Amino acid sequence: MTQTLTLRRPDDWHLHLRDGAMLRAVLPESARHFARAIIMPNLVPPVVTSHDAQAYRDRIMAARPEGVDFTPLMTLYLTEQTDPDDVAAAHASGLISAVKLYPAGATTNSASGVRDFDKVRPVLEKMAEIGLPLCVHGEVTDADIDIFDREAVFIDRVLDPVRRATPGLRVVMEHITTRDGVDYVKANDRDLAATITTHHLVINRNHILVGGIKPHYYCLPVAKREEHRLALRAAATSGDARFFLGTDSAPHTDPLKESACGCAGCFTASNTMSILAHVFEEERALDRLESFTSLNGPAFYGLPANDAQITLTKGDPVTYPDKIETEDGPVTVFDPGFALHWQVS
Ligand SMILES: NC(=O)N[C@@H](CC(=O)O)C(=O)O
Ligand SMILES: [Zn+2]
Ligand SMILES: [Zn+2]
Repeated sequence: MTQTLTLRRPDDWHLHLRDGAMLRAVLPESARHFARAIIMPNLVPPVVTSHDAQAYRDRIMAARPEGVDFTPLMTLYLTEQTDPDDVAAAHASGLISAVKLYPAGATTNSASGVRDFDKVRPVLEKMAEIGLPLCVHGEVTDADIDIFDREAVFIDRVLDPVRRATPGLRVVMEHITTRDGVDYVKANDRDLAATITTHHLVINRNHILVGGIKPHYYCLPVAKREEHRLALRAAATSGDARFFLGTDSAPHTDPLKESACGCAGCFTASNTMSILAHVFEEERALDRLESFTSLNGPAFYGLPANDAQITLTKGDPVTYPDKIETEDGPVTVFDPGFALHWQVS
């Protein structure tokens, strides 16, 4: 008997769609399965003002293939110059769903991010007042902090002090990669949640480095030790409403990845649902996949879950392209390293 699994249509609470030719190429990969996505604002130049967000939203809508039902949920890139009133107006009009905090220098296109947290205090206070979530790339950038410790140190030195200083601020810790991140979320019962990526449920740091360097497994925050991957799997499959899917699908062309100084990011939009079904089945948690992909995220963001459904069917190995072609060059699809048997029908 074929095994099937029907879920409410999933959403992606952390997605990079980029712009131009790349946007046109990758958007269909997400829209095929996902109804909505929180769109990251780290373009060059970044999406800083409500005016920028409106224009970017228009470009995304124009890039949607005919007949595709996909809603981009826009974000603003927090800078030390961000105007609290512009943020409040963008929220009030329904244009934005969150503001994104990049510590300056932490990741791809984060140079305009925050260095001095005192400078963004008025924006954060306004956001707490109006209930607008802050999505956080949680890594310190200090040269003396080991890259594998940067998430844990960020929680202690930045995130916890900022949250204490701004009561009521709603925070999503994006793409957590450590047990420390899981534990910090679990220790707080209000105003805090975390997204978990597909790839961090699959790879640990050995996958990047053992047997030769694998540039397509390099992303930020970098994958950690196996114990951390297991903590992420336990959190994602627990059903705990504070954890939900944010793929962080982040396309870079192959020449930019397979380079002496390769870009950070894994492109998982195409096969995420098949991989997640595999992971949840391994964890004997298929009955909790819907919470992770389709229920917990909307609940945190105060949105209804999608009415539409998708069905996954288990069968022969699923085939999917190794790469998608774009006018900018090929983009390699994340290879989980095992055969996938769950297919979205
Ligand atoms: N995750 C990544 O490795 N890269 C992201 C940026 C980010 O989400 O930090 C990108 O924009 O390429
Ligand atoms: Zn990030
Ligand atoms: Zn990202």
